[in-house]
Amino acid sequence: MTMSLAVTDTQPVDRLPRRPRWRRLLRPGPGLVAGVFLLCLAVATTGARWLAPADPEEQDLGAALAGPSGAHWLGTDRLGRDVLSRLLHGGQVTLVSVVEAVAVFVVLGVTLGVTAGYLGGWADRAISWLADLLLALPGIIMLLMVLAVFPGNTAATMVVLGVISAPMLLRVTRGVTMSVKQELYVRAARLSGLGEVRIMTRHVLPRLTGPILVQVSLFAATAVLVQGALSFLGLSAPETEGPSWGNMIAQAAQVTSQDLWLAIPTGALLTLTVLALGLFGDAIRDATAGHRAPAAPLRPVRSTAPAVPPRPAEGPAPLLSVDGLTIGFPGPDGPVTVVRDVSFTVAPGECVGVIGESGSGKTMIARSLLGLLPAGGAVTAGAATLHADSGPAVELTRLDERGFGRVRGCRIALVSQEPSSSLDPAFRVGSQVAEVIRRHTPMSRRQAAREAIELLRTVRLPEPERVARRYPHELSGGMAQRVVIALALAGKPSLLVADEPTTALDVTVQAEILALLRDLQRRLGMAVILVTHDWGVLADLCDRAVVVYAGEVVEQAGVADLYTGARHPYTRSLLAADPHLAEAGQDLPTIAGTVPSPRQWSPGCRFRPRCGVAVDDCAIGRIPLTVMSDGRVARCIRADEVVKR
Ligand SMILES: Nc1ncnc2c1ncn2[C@@H]1O[C@H](COP(=O)(O)OP(=O)(O)OP(=O)(O)O)[C@@H](O)[C@H]1O
Repeated sequence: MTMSLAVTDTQPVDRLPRRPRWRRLLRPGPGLVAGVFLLCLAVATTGARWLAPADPEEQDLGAALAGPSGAHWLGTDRLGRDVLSRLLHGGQVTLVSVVEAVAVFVVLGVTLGVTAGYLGGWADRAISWLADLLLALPGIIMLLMVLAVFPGNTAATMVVLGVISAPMLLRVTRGVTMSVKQELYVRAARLSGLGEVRIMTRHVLPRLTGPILVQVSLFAATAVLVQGALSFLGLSAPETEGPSWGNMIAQAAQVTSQDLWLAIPTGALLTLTVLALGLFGDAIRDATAGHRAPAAPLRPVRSTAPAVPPRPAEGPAPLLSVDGLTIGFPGPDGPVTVVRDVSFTVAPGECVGVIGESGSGKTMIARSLLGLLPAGGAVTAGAATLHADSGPAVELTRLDERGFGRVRGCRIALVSQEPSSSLDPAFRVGSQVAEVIRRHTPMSRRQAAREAIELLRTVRLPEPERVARRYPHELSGGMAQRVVIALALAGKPSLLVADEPTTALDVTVQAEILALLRDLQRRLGMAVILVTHDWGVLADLCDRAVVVYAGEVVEQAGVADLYTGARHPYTRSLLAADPHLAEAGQDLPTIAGTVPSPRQWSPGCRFRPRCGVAVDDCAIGRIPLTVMSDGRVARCIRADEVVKR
């Protein structure tokens, strides 16, 4: 059993390639052949001056239209010029044209696509409108108009070709940027405090390399054909300016009745070049395939909360005080409140668990503290104040994105339940940790790399030097979660929000991660808010628990007190359904029914439809959170009776 679990943990957390696997291009196959062909072609045409066996303009009328021979490997044209030499020199025209067109295509397509995808809003709308406009222009007519203004000017036609084709690349880069922007690791980078420019250059642009290269190779094939066609028609690169593949085909077409061979070398080379570009594009696409669907969008929102002064807390001065926190989402029939009037405190170094069934509002409470509510979600009332510890008191629900940038990572950090998605697949672990360390503490790269290894050692990763050199897909789930914890610790936060940090891990690894969190919390004196639905995890780590049901706090107490005498029927039912406490051989008790969705919340006690001790009075009015004689807090009118049952 132990062995099989251990094996599970050594499996890569992310089997899907998330960045181009360039080594795949070296695998024997059409892609490799095409790549080698294109490379040879580029070298041969660039070095035509030295490689061509003869002067491309040297005429030998006595040997006109001669077929292949030892002296002329590919024969001669109607003026007795060496076809191979003309092909090599003519290739330069094609190469330069393709480079010009591709340069314009890439500069416009990438700049505008990334800007539109990353900034969104009006920038996206304006750029998309421009792209639609360019796509609506008839390409061939545009090129003919340019040639009418600049007769025979190949460079001008290639620039215009790049401009009118750029929307294709623009749309691809925009789409990929939008997806990458929503990836958890980009949000995690933002949480670690990295700036937008850094996130763009470090995390977004590398992911675009593959899609850009695919588009470039396909567009280059188009540019080869367009340049050849215009030259064939005599509209650009005329024969008087020297050989080009297009004008060579045109000459061959004039003598097909006398010599069919002349069209074959140039035609074949053009065809092979276009084919090779297509195959190479396919190979790059295969090497970059396997990107996962983007995660659901989570956009930080600006709080609309009024500045409600936090209630004075008992005991030591709190590090965090949440007071009357209310969270809502827009709905078709008006705003929907999903969390209502939640209040609790967290003392420095304390671990507070937030527990409840799925859908009770735990994640919304936790994420609102970091400004990470899903799109549309907003704190509609209440406050969450992070008190002076390593900085001035901050009202979290009133911060904008810039304000959160100053708090996230260094004062409050997040460990989420999906470790693999929180790491950028394109960079080695050590470099990701070092980057976040440098963001919070200015130091040299070398020193940050050393600190990163120390941090990896702190989270008990074996052989941290080797782990630092690995990519995220080479890590097991447990190792990835340790790296994510190291990232969260890099800014030395005083409060760590851990949202179901062990849910995605198997049982043995869960225990190790919990032990690590417990150890770090005690050693570093860090406060922790642990979101969980597992009593075992809660008991393992937390001092106190906040029990949440249908968006409301129903009970708050020390963990031991809850185990020995929970006051709210929901807490008791939840404890009774805990598999850790079940007797062997007995059926596990369950709580009948499900957590009602916010639209189904009934007046009075929200747990009433599922409660075994509910009375008529439970349906009347809102049930207040009452402080009982022993100081315990519960939202139940029968709390004192419940505990005696
Ligand atoms: N994007 C959203 N738009 C509208 N309502 C949402 C959105 N996300 C969550 N909710 C609602 O907020 C409520 C609380 O959800 P939340 O995810 O906080 O629950 P949870 O207790 O953390 O559950 P889980 O353990 O499954 O994560 C639920 O009723 C849910 O339907």
